[in-house]
Amino acid sequence: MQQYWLNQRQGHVLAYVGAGVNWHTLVMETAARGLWGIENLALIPGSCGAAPVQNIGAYGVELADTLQAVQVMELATGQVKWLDTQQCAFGYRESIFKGALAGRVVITQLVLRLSRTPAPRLGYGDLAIRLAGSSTSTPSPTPLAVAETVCAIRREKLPDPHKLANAGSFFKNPLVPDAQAAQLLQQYPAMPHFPPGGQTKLAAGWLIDQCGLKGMRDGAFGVHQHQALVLVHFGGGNRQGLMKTADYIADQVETRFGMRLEPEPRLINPH
Ligand SMILES: NC(=O)C1=CN([C@@H]2O[C@H](COP(=O)(O)OP(=O)(O)OC[C@H]3O[C@@H](n4cnc5c(N)ncnc54)[C@H](OP(=O)(O)O)[C@@H]3O)[C@@H](O)[C@H]2O)C=CC1
Ligand SMILES: C=C(O[C@H]1[C@H](O)[C@@H](CO)O[C@H](OP(=O)(O)OP(=O)(O)OC[C@H]2O[C@@H](n3ccc(=O)[nH]c3=O)[C@H](O)[C@@H]2O)[C@@H]1NC(C)=O)C(=O)O
Repeated sequence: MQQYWLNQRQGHVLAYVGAGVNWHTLVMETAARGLWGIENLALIPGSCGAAPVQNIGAYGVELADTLQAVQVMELATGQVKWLDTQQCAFGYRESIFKGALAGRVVITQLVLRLSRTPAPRLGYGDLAIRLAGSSTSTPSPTPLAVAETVCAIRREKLPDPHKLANAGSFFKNPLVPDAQAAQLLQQYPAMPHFPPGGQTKLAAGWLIDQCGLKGMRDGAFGVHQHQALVLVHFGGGNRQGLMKTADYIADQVETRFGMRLEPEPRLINPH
């Protein structure tokens, strides 16, 4: 399951990807072939089989945007099935694999719909700033240039899990009612927020940062010095220690901003 192959169709390319393929390798190799679709998702750790579990996302793009189907094997019966994206029930860092199918299936293959037609998605904060300068000299960057820019941004902000243990963002960005966001914006006009539509997404990293917690250390655990949404593990300690640090952060944010941050990773026996 560590292989993938490409099937050229008119106007698009289907990638059949074994679950054991490394996600970042797939991104860089397809981008290098000039294929658009997953370039914004460069440098996300883990395997392709893990990618649908939480519908990986970054820089304005989610896996669900290009995913066409997921092949699974039912653990109880050994039966192999295909699920389309609707059946996967994707949401923000959510899917059926975290819900009704958790522990019941193994993902064996993905089908991604990629394209040779330029389709850069450069609107997200950091990416827009980096690539804005190049837009006059290079009207449309290549998918490889986008992927490399994403890698550069991530390397600056996010700790390398091989050097400093972490699970990426520890909390999800909270969704709050538009009215609550509007009230907070009166008090904090510079607060990052993402389009209303009943619910407004706020930036948990900003909220934690505002509480003065960026770079804090609590024994074996801490808040990353360049990205407050990432908890880091310096070694030693235990599960209770991690949850004590996480609860302290969530308490501080709740006291100041009136909302509870929810963890993004799946927690096994958290307390
Ligand atoms: N922006 C983002 O969205 C980011 C996302 N991440 C995610 O964090 C994770 C990093 O963890 P890491 O341990 O290195 O990654 P792995 O690829 O080893 O797997 C992570 C988890 O996904 C589940 N999983 C993996 N493969 C399959 C499969 N074939 N079928 C069903 N479930 C599977 C497993 O859950 P179990 O065995 O417990 O059932 C596994 O523990 C990745 O899943 C990555 O996608 C990380 C950083 C950023
Ligand atoms: C790393 C992950 O995904 C990341 C993904 O890489 C990035 C880029 O798209 O956007 C999310 O982080 P994020 O919301 O913190 O993204 P950033 O663009 O870094 O920050 C958002 C806003 O908060 C501000 N911010 C962030 C961190 C911080 O310490 N201080 C701060 O002020 C930033 O300046 C920006 O205005 C994802 N996290 C979640 C939970 O949605 C992950 O899920 O593990």
